[in-house]
Amino acid sequence: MAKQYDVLFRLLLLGDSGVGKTCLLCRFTDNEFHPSHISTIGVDFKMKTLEIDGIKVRIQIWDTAGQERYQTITKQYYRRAQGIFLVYDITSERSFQHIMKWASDVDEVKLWSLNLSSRLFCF
Ligand SMILES: Nc1nc2c(ncn2[C@@H]2O[C@H](COP(=O)(O)OP(=O)(O)OP(=O)(O)O)[C@@H](O)[C@H]2O)c(=O)[nH]1
Repeated sequence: MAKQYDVLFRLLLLGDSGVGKTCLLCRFTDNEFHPSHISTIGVDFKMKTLEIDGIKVRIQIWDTAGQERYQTITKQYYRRAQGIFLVYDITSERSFQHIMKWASDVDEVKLWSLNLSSRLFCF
């Protein structure tokens, strides 16, 4: 069977609960908007394939739960992401202030991952 895409990008959505991560994703992949808020449990994902300059680009977007209790699960997805969107609600200053915390969580995991690979490289 022919490959359905040429390149794959794994992206991640992060931010407080209720800022609209799932809605952003539904709008991007299905052009839909659902006004009800059903909190994501752990992680979920959707895919979309775009053709850019004749190259089929598959975008896999992981939608994470903003609730603190799922952070052990969601942090496991940081390392494999090639790009991370930090999402906040423009009507919530608090969710904007929390962006710093989300960014430092990402740095922590990504730096640890870099340290680990440099150690493996040394061996
Ligand atoms: N007015 C307005 N409401 C929005 C917008 N985007 C999302 N919402 C509402 O915000 C609420 C939360 O949206 P979700 O996309 O479920 O939020 P989330 O960030 O995925 O939340 P968690 O899964 O709990 O992390 C829903 O009730 C949406 O209808 C927007 O652009 N405008």
